[in-house]
Amino acid sequence: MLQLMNVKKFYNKRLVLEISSLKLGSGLFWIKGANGSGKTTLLKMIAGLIPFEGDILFKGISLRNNPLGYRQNTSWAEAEPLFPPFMSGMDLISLYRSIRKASAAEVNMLLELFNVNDYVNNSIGTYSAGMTKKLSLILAFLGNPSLVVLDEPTITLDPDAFTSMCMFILEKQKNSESIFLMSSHQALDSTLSLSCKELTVNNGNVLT
Ligand SMILES: Nc1ncnc2c1ncn2[C@@H]1O[C@H](COP(=O)(O)OP(=O)(O)OP(=O)(O)O)[C@@H](O)[C@H]1O
Repeated sequence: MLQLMNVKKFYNKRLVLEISSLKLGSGLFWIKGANGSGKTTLLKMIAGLIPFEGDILFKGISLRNNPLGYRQNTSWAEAEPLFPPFMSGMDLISLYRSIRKASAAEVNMLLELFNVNDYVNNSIGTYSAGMTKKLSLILAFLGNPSLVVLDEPTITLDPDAFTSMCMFILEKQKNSESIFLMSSHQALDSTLSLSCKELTVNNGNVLT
């Protein structure tokens, strides 16, 4: 379970989010909301990337009291990912693989699934936006993290990559205790959207 308790987020003294209590069980969550409503801010707090008041717990582990333990379960993919252009995709995958203790078989499965074998050894500076996005999703999925936070995962993906992402998420979700949080302005694949619970960020709060 993911639990937000008395969470407040200010930017330069401006209160952007105030969530007194939110509890999410395992499953897929589709976060909606108008531009500027606070979706990215919410996801970055849950991913442990930005400071805030209050606390967030995942499987009982407090982000405030045990930030390392919390982040060991958590992965994050940026809406518009930026990686060092001089590294190759495989350099980053190898780095993440060693940190997350992922197997070679899992790496190969993800490379195949997202069809990146042709360019994964090239430097990231040569990648298109969609190629970079696919790399960011592979990195987010590597090592079976149980809290996966994806900001706008669908943008710049071609239809095949979009289907691969949906297949992966649906497969992982079966018999799993994991939580996938995704923000999107776009319609999701119908199978995926049927499996998603919708959350709306509005007026600084999250409506379930
Ligand atoms: N680093 C920052 N400094 C100051 N204000 C910020 C910062 N990041 C976001 N904001 C403000 O916080 C509010 C929420 O922004 P956020 O990016 O979370 O919205 P969003 O729902 O993800 O928007 P979009 O759909 O356009 O991506 C906006 O009013 C924005 O101007």
